[in-house]
Amino acid sequence: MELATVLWVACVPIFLAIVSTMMARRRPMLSQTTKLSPSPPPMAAEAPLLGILPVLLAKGPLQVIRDAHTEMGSVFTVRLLHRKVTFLVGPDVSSHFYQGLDLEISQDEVSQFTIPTFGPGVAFDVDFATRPEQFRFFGDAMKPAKLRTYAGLMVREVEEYFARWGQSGTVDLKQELEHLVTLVASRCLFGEEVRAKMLGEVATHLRELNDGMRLVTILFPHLPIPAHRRRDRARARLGEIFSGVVSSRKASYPDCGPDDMLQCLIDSRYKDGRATTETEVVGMLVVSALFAGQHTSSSTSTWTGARLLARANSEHLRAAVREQERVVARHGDRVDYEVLQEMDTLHRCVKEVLRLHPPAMLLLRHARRSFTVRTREDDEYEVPEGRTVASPLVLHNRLLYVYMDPERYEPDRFGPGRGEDVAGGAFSYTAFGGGRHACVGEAFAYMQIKVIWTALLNISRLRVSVDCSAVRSYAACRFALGRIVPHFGLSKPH
Ligand code: HEM
Repeated sequence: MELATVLWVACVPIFLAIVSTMMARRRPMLSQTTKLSPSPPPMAAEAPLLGILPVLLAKGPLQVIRDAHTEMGSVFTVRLLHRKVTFLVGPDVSSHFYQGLDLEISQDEVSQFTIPTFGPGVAFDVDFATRPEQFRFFGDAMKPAKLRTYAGLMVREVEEYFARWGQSGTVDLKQELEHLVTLVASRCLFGEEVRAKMLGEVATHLRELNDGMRLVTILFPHLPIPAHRRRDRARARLGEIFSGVVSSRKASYPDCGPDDMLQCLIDSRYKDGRATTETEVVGMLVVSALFAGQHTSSSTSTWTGARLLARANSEHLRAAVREQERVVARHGDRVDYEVLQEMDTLHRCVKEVLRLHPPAMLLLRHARRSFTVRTREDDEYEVPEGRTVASPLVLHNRLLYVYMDPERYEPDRFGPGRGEDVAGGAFSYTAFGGGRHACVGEAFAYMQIKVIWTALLNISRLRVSVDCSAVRSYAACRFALGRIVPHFGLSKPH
């Protein structure tokens, strides 16, 4: 997902396909050229795509990718059908990927397939000059003054939701949090109009949009398959719903509307003074709803539970609960923007989840000009013009030379006196991207997840028990997000 980081979900299959090609190689075919003229990145040998699938399923994709990296080093190229993809792993070789000018290394060529999902007039359907302005509108809608308002809306939504849980029972955490994240995002983004009347329908169509991102979508975004047809119908219907909302909002509040993201987007102005059009506002609502209300925040919320409630991490759960107790002692039941900012322990617990389970597992760019990278081992490679370039976050955030015991869930690694991500230098932690296209919704996402877990940790003080075997298999099965779920059992205090 560039914005294409929506790729995240979509990129799972493409990533698997790429990696399967990689793993079939035997030895890296390093170029014989001298260091004077940088050679192209080593190229993986070709292999039938399905050949590796059994190994992939047996070992798990992360291990397979890690093996490929161990074998080939931090810069390597693989072929996917007609396309060569160069992988850059680690901060040393990633600065151009994240910092380079759009004219030199761009998201456009690798993100066109998102246009049917996001719709016209937004993201990769607009030019280089317009897009950053539109992303600035998101940024403006995420400034602290706005976040203060959203915090109140989020807390209300979350409290109402958990009040419906009752005192005891078992819940499907993944399903519950998916639903809750959509409710929270909707309340902050769309306002009462959507929430009150058609939330169920909007949530269904957003899911259909998300599901319409397949491997085949990246190569053939308009192929007439059922998932694409559902996507197109969903996008058309969302367009109608949101257009209605935008026009009625404009009619009802000609001067000053409610304090939500919809109003921010309506009020936004381009540098030349032009107002946003209805089509653009609708497109931006779809983009923000997909970012804020779907996979990224809901998978992170669920992973936070899976990690914190695993027996091996009970000390971190205790630390997070103790922090809640301190916060309650200081502020009573008040949970707002300022109070949430004080929850450093919970923040680090979520940040560590994102390091280990980044929803955006792979970011892509297109090299419009060739560029050179130098590895930690002092090898230099020239990535040629025209090449697709990938930053696999799924590896990048687990490097042994940046993170101590990187496979361990260890939120304190970001704490005072350690700061491993800072010590590792720029682009050591990239769950939210970095540099020129860093995520503009990071603060919103943290707030959303912290509001949810603040409520759950406080319920948890009643007593939470978790089926750890379910959590373990969930944790082991990153790619089966849709199928394996941990279950909570909430029971009354003794
Ligand atoms: C846990 C939640 C989230 C994660 C892990 C996440 C991750 C990312 C990443 C990795 C990128 C960089 C993409 C690239 O370089 O190609 C990105 C960009 C972006 N994100 Fe997020 N994101 C999250 C939530 C949000 C939310 C809530 C919003 C807004 C409502 C948002 C809006 C954006 C936008 C507009 C960009 C594009 C920025 C640009 O290209 O200049 N994200 N996000």
